[in-house]
Amino acid sequence: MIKIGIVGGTGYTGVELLRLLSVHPDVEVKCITSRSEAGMPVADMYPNLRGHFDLAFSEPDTAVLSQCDLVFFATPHGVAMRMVPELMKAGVRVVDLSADFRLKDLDVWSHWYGMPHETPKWAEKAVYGLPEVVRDEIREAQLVANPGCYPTAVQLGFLPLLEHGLVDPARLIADAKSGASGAGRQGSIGMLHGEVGESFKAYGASGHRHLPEIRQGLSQAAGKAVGVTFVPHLVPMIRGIEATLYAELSDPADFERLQTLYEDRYRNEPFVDVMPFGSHPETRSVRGANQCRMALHRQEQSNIVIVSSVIDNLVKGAAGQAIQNMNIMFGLDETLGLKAPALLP
Ligand SMILES: NC(=O)C1=CN([C@@H]2O[C@H](COP(=O)(O)OP(=O)(O)OC[C@H]3O[C@@H](n4cnc5c(N)ncnc54)[C@H](OP(=O)(O)O)[C@@H]3O)[C@@H](O)[C@H]2O)C=CC1
Ligand SMILES: CC(=O)N[C@@H](CCC(=O)OP(=O)(O)O)C(=O)O
Repeated sequence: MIKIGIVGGTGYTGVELLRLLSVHPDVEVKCITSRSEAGMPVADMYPNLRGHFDLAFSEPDTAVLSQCDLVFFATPHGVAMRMVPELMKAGVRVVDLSADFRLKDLDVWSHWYGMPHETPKWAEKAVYGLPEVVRDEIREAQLVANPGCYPTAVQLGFLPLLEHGLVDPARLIADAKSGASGAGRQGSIGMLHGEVGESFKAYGASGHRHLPEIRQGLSQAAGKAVGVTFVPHLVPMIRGIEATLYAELSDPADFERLQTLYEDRYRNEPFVDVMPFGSHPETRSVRGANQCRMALHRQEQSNIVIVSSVIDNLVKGAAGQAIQNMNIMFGLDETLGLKAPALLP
């Protein structure tokens, strides 16, 4: 059994890790931290976990976490960065769901996260864990930076086009919408039901911290710097991201082979589903599932390829992908604990 620690067990991604790990056959969760709820039995706070976890939340303590084989950080930015060095020294493997180790350019990181990076050595060594791109590196990694939610939906949707050099990489557009759980469980007025319900707005249009992460991943795929316009939106739902992606095909004749190209690219990927050409994937078709579902479109008399890509921000966009990474790191079947389909209706 793999001994697991979770730092930040009371947050939305933390409790999603617990839900998914509760049916994973090869893990034993040893330690779940929360500073505000230390001492409270996990199942008292989250009754859906009654009968699954006989543990109470505890204060984060690196000495205790060092006894685990793998620690997930489901904490705000800046927390993992400070605790990881001690865990690395103890030989513990880490999957960090926050953005602490996602960006390689630490000036860019500091600009977006508003603090200096305290562990540049580990930022350099960390593997950016998008399994569909770097599976082999993840297998060997001690520290995996789990990708952000929007960046997962956007990168998976654009990758085949960029890897094959079929589109103008300077003019990519990602128009993305997220449910409110993307903002976490920390209260804020803007996230009240009365504010989010019956409304729909763009935010971060002049710049969002996921933009440099998307740029980094897509530039790697394209082999050159890409230009991407990314605008997130908040929609009145709880879970889910839909990203509508636009790119201009250099040769319109390539439309003929796009569907096959996408199907071939993701044929062996257990968690990416390319739907028939012209389909409209819905966020509810991935709700609770570790799945990215996408479809391609062409509008009449246009060279623009449109990709619609959906994920559950808390699963393929966070906890599910983190467990997928853990499975890869420990040489397990990548789909262990992650096979359940989405919840409908
Ligand atoms: N929500 C989403 O859809 C996604 C979130 N992420 C990222 O995952 C991380 C967690 O997100 P989410 O679950 O939404 O966040 P929440 O705000 O819901 O939860 C944060 C958790 O971290 C703990 N925590 C807060 N500050 C500290 C600290 N200084 N030291 C130790 N523990 C701390 C909190 O418990 P306590 O304060 O009691 O210790 C709580 O359990 C974030 O970095 C987020 O950006 C990534 C992808 C998607
Ligand atoms: C709706 C909403 O507020 N979404 C969040 C998504 C960011 C997130 O979840 O954080 P990561 O960078 O760790 O992926 C936001 O826009 O900030």
